[in-house]
Amino acid sequence: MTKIRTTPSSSSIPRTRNCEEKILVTVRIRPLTPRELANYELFAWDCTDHNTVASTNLNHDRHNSTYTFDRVFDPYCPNRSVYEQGARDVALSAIKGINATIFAYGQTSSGKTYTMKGIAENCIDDIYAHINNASGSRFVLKFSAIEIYNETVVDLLNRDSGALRLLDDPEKGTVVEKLTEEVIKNSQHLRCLIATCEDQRQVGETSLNDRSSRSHQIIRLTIESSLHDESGRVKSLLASLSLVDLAGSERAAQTNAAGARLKEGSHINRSLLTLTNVIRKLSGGKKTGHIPYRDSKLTRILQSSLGGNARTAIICTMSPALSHVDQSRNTLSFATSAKEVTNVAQVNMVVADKQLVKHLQKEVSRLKAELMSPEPSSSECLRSMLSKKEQKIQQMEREMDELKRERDLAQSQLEVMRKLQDDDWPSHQPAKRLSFGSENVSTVSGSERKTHRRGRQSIEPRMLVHEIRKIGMEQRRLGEEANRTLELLSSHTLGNNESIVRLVSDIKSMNASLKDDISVKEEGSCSLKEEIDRLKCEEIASLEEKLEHVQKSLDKLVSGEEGGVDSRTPLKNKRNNNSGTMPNFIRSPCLPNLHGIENREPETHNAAAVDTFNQKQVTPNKTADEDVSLKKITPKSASASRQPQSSVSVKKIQMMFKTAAEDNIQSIKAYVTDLKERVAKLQYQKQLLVCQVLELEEGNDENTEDLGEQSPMPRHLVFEDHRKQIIMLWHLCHVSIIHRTQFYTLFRGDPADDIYIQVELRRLTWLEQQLSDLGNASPALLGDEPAGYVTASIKALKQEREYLAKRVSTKLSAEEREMLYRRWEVPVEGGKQRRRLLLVNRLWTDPLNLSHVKESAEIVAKLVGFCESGSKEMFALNFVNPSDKKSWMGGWNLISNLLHL
Ligand SMILES: Nc1ncnc2c1ncn2[C@@H]1O[C@H](COP(=O)(O)OP(=O)(O)OP(=O)(O)O)[C@@H](O)[C@H]1O
Repeated sequence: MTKIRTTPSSSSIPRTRNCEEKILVTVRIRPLTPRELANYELFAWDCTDHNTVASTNLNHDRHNSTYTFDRVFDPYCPNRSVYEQGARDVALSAIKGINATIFAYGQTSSGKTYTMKGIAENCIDDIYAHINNASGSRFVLKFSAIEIYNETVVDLLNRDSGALRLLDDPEKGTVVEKLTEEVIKNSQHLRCLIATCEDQRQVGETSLNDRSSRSHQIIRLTIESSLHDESGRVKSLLASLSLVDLAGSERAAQTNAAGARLKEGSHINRSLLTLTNVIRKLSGGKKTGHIPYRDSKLTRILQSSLGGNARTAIICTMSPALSHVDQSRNTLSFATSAKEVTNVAQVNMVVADKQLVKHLQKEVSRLKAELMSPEPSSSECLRSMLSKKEQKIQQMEREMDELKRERDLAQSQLEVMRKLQDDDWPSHQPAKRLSFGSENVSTVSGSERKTHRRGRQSIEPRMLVHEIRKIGMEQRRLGEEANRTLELLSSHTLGNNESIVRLVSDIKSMNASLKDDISVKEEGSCSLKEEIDRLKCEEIASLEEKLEHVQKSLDKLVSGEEGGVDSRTPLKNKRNNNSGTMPNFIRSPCLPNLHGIENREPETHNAAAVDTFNQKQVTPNKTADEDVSLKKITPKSASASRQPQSSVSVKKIQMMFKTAAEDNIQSIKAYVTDLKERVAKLQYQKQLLVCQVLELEEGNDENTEDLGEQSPMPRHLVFEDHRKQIIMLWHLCHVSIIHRTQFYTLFRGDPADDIYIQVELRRLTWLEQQLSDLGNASPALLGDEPAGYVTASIKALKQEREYLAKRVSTKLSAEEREMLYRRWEVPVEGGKQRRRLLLVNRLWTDPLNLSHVKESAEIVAKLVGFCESGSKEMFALNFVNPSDKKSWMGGWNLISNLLHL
């Protein structure tokens, strides 16, 4: 078996580009045969030159009478010349690896066999001459021969094989199955084989030819040449030379054929007709259309020679006799068509399987060797690259871990933002966390606070100056009062009830003197900045410290450490015992003083203490004068009381003294508490003022900035926006839920509410910022203050919830309670008290849920008995004209009053 690879070949005959070339077509006119001469046949054709044949026009033929071909051989041209000029070049192509086909076409008795014998003879001579001259090359010639007789393929070397089948080989094209192929030993051997085939061929006698070939004969000479190329490799070429002697077309009338001859003639004519059709189609330049190769075995076998991979030479033979002029004209017509047929001949390179396998094995071995033993430098390079890759992978893994962490963090922040957006919360930035706190998670950002300051009302600086002055006066007055109280405490020896009574009396008179008009005098024009600076200079912290000192002195006095009241007095069992504790009142929810706490439990039993000293003395059943009349139980009066009632035991008298002393001491304590509360109020109001001053200042700055902004948001949207911020800030700052409820209920978006909203938002923002700053500061610098403050605020809030829980049973009906328990999913287990506390603990815990906020406010309002008709002034300064004598202090007391319900 061989593998055939084809490459372009070269040839001496005319070629078109891409190795295409036309079929070489020559015409040979034989001489008149003796029979024709006997019949006085005339020459109908004349060779005008080497390429042209022309009709002598003896019959006044109107047809074209001149034909041009590659070569025209006259009747006197010998076979050698015909071979040399019409076949040699093509025939010898086979030695160069190019398929070659030479066949003779013409009517019966036109000289085809005569011509092909001459071609074969000359080819053998030339081929062997070439072989003999080609030293260093090795040639293998094989011979096979068939005939197609009546459309049957017959092996001329083995006629016994019978009819042979034609097979289609993908590489070789159409092949004859089981065809005998004999290796040619030498030229003589070849001649013998040709002679044998000639003997085997079907020949019959016709009226035109005594030895008429009744079949198409194809002698195939396969030439395999092996030679060494420049690189020393063996190059093998394989080609075939086909010598085809066709049967001659004939007319039955002319040949007088009958019987077998007629049948033969019919097959011959049919196959020749197919050949003619193929040539005509190919001559039209159409190779892509249907070419009827398969219409005859002749054309199937010659397919590669007709427009395929072969060089082809056709020698058309013709009789010169005038009697065959029509047949000759047909031959010329065929020849004319044939010369237009183009073949694409290629050199067939042959690589033997063994050679190919050997070559591939060698290549595989070389590659294996390279793989098994790479160069040391390459190995080191690979290891280095591998190490770098591993390091890179590790680094990328670390980066991926870091990115994952960042992604998770961003995702959590995104979730918070989404929730904010879902609830229509106006935050556009990640929430800032407080570093401490239990209920809250996030707060609003500074930019939001700035953004939503729109719509605030401008505050008249003149009003602020007035309020600052009033605060300053109040602050100074409280300071004086505290000083005088301390003086009294230090000057009196509270060892007996009389001293206490005297102290109370002195305090009363002092208080009465200070109760004079505290209206602010207009002190002429003064700038807001100067007023603020002055207010800041008057440190309220020192006033608080002073009051704390009063409180401690009084506590010591009560406890008898300074020889005061009988130490055995069981004051600690009294319900109003506040010794050692902060005053029991709800301080401002925005106290900037971080020494204090945000909320205090509004216990009912503290109500009396929360009442101011003066208020405590004023009861519905007493006049103002009676108000200040203390229980003056002196020894004298006691003795007098004993005289009419001698039966009264000493024990009872002692009890009366003790009770009077306790009451008076409680009055003093209440007074001090009142002082402290007033200081707290002062602090609150002072802070409010500072906030509003800042608001005013920033407002002036932002007015310029706002010029470039878009039109402000609708007022109601601004209100909703601010209220959401306030709700969140309440949550973050652990503001009293009672305060939240009051504020939420009172301020519903009226235009007049804007100032309250602004003030509340401002002070809460400030407070939240303080908490945040403290939370971010180093604990070493702050000590326990931040944690202590937050803890106290949370604790106070917890106490407030406990207080409200107690009111659940009294302020709500059983049905309302059950409905709320179901609504707020309070479990049945745990008892009534626990359920109440659980309910309250769930109020005001979700600042982002506005329906939750609304319902929480409704429940708390019901628990504390708050209604919407409450005064709004308690939450901020009453900005009235200085001429307006209405005191803004009244609003403050409402907070306490509400808690006294
Ligand atoms: N060029 C020639 N010179 C001299 N004699 C020739 C020439 N050509 C042919 N002949 C003679 O003409 C006769 C017929 O030739 P040939 O048998 O070769 O014709 P053919 O075409 O093969 O006929 P068929 O088709 O019937 O086999 C033969 O006797 C042959 O010797």
